[in-house]
Formats: sequence, structure tokens, C-alpha cells
Amino acid sequence: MDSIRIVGGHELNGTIPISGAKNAALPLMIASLLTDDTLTLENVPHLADVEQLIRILSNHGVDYAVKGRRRAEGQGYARTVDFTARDIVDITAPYELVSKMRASFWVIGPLLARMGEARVSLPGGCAIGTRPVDLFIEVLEALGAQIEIENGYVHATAGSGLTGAHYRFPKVSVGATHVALMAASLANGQTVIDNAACEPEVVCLAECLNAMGAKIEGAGTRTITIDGVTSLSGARHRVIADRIETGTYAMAVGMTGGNVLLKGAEASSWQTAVDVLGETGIDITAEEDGLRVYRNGNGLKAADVTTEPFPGFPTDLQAQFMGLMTKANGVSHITETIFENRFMHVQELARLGADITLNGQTATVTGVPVLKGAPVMATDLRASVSLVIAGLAAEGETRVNRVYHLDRGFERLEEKLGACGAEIARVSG
Ligand SMILES: CC(=O)N[C@H]1[C@@H](OP(=O)(O)OP(=O)(O)OC[C@H]2O[C@@H](n3ccc(=O)[nH]c3=O)[C@H](O)[C@@H]2O)O[C@H](CO)[C@@H](O)[C@@H]1O
Ligand SMILES: C=C(OP(=O)(O)O)C(=O)O
Repeated sequence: MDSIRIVGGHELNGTIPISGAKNAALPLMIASLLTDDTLTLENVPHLADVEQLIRILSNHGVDYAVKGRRRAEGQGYARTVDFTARDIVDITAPYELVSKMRASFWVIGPLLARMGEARVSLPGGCAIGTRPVDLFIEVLEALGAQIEIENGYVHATAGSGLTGAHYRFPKVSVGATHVALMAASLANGQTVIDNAACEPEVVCLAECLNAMGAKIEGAGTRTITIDGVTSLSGARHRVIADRIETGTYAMAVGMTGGNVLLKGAEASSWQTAVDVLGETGIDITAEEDGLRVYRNGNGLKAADVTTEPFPGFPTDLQAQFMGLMTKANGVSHITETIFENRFMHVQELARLGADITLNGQTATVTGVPVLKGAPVMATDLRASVSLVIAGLAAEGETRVNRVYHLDRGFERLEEKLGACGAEIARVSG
């Protein structure tokens, strides 16, 4: 199995192009199931999760075509991909495909709305908590679906179509909000969703659905109103820049020192974390073509964070922030409120010499002057990249195992960091 070898101690200087967001691309691709017309998505990242979702969509009968590079795209690697669900041949999303990735469960919304039936395996994904699907079931039932769980599958039917309703989520869920938007777009009448997720990826999906002919208002706020339409058409839509990748590389620069332009990045989609990084001594400024991240040789200051739904500090940056704090001056308290088991990186960071204690959902990180390279592995995507960040600043060699986690969410990670001076390479076998 491949691993990533890092020799720490090199500053990062140069330019890192920011890819399209995994967490925006996935729901947009799933939205292609809502129409028999072609949905063209620009800036689709080349990631294992995207490839896996293509396999799942193909199984339902979706055709996809990757366009060649265009002049306007310069040296970028972003892809433009056509998705066409002309004829949905199978309403089942099987265990073998869905168990690898949480977001694949979301096909339940469009399949049910368009076909009146969906049979979708309970999902897999990052091992960061129990991650139930009760909210998906509740909101689909509110829209009139009948739902049974049998043999590990959720079987949803709506013989005479879905009907608009007023539903309040008892807890904010990004995925369940995506599914509600897709399902309600083809329901009869008006749906009002309260306590919806406000994440930029939700706004991106709503804008795409509106371009397809949906009538959605309020995305990006806690209350979203959807007036159902009878059919949706094709559209062309761009995947937003990955705010989690952006924050990750900003923290990498904070860790090593240096000066890097994060090309294509912007701050508003992760402003809370930008402000926290500012407190720690990392300078982030907007430029015409991206965000410039700078830290001179001075040490980092410790800061406290609590993860929260958007616009709060994102849980998907929590592990990376912990990596950063391992070398800060002082003590940092990091509280995880979204997922109950998202601290798998703690014991791995400790292998590098980090001083971290856990008390319930709060980690206390006491910065140390030196980290030392070691072999490490993690059980999820963001935990893995937190080890890369720590490895970039550790003395000597760090080996990050189970690279497939990184490949789910970070496009060309070694290439991007290597181009800025990091000593980092993929080792096969
Ligand atoms: C592909 C994708 O976009 N993944 C993101 C998405 O995951 P995902 O959409 O799975 O995360 P949710 O927002 O749904 O989860 C938030 C919380 O709600 C709980 N919950 C969720 C659904 C449900 O039916 N019942 C329930 O209790 C979850 O266990 C969790 O504790 O948002 C998370 C929170 O920002 C991010 O960490 C993930 O990177
Ligand atoms: C948790 C994540 O992904 P998923 O929801 O697909 O497991 C993530 O992107 O950090």
C-alpha cells in the first residue's frame, strides 16, 4: 500500500492552485439524477471520492464525459464533466458501492423525487462518529415518502410523488439539507426547511438547482423555501473552490513558515478560521487571484477553537488546526461538537512528540518546541492531512500510511506541496 514520505523542516514558498471542492462537487454530481438533460460541471476535482461517485451514478444509468482542456483553463488540472441521466435503469444503490463513501447515500433524494422509489444501502465514509441517517428519513417522510429499513437498505417510495411540507431539522445536517433541496425541487407545492445548513456547498447546490429550473430561495440562511416544479433541465455550473483544502494549506504554511499564494482561494467561505489563524500569527490577505498566506520566522501563538456548523469553525479543519497547535507557544483547547469520534489523529500526532490530552470532546494541546518524524497512520481524511502538516515541520522523516484517505479529498497533494519546497513523495508498495 502506498505511503507518503516527508522530510520536515522546509519552508513553503510559491503558489498552490486550489481545486474544486469535493464537498460541493459530490452533491452537484448527484443532482444530475434529477433531469434527463445534461448537467455540465466545471472545476470538478480529480479525487477518489469523485471517481467512486461516478461508479455509483453509472450504475443508475448516468453517462459522463470528461471534456478536454480548454485555453481559458491555463495550466489547471480542473475538469469539466458532462453528466446525463437520460434513463435511470436502476433505483438501487448497492452496499458494495455506497459503503465506501457517506455522500453516496444522498442519491436517495433525487431518485425518490424523479422515480418515486429508491433503495439505497446505509452509507459508509470517514470513521468519525456513528453518523446516523434519521434526519434524512424524517425530512423525506415529511415530504410524503414511505420509508422502510430492511437488510441494511433504506427503501423509500412515493407512488404519487412527493408533496411540499414545512419541516424543521432538529439538528443542522449538511447532507440532509442537500437531500431536502433536491427532493423538494420536484415535489408538488411549497417546502419550507427550517434550521437548514448554511454551508457554502449548500449555496452552490441551490444555485445549480436554480440554474436547472428549480425555485429555491434562502440558501445560505437557516430557512430555505423551495417551490416544487414538474421537471428540471440541464445547466452549466462551476464547483466552488475548496475551502477545506485552502485552510489546510494555509495551516501548512503557518507550520513551516514561508509565503504562498493560494490561487483561486477566497476568504469568506472560511472566515471564522481565517480569523483564528490571524490570532495565531498567520497573515492571510486577499489578492486579485487568490489568498496570500505568510508567516515569518516568529513562533505561532496558541488559540482556542470550537467546531460548529457554518459560519463557525469547520470540523473538517479541526485535525489540521490541532496539527498546527502542536508547535505553538502556549496551550490550545480544541473542542469538537459535530462528530463524537473525530480525534483519531491525537494518538498519531503524539507519535511525532505532540503533547495532547483528551477530556471528553475537548483536546488540550500544549505546544512543544520540536516534533520528530515517525511512521503514522490515520483512519480518516482530515486526520491524515493533519499528520502531513505536522510532518512538514517535524525533524527527520515522517511516513504517513493509508494514503487512500488523502486521495479521497486532496488532489495532487505531494505535487502541490513539493512545488513550494516541501520534501514530500509518494512511496509505492
Ligand atoms: C461529503 C460532505 O459534504 N461531507 C461533509 C458533511 O458531512 P455530513 O453531511 O455527513 O455531515 P452532517 O452535517 O450531516 O452531520 C452533522 C451531525 O449531524 C449528525 N446527523 C446527520 C444526519 C442524520 O441523519 N443524523 C444525524 O444525527 C451527524 O452524525 C453529525 O453529528 O458535513 C460535515 C459537517 O460539516 C463535514 O464534516 C463533512 O465533510
Ligand atoms: C468527513 C468528510 O467526508 P465524508 O463526509 O465524505 O466522510 C470530510 O470531507 O472531511
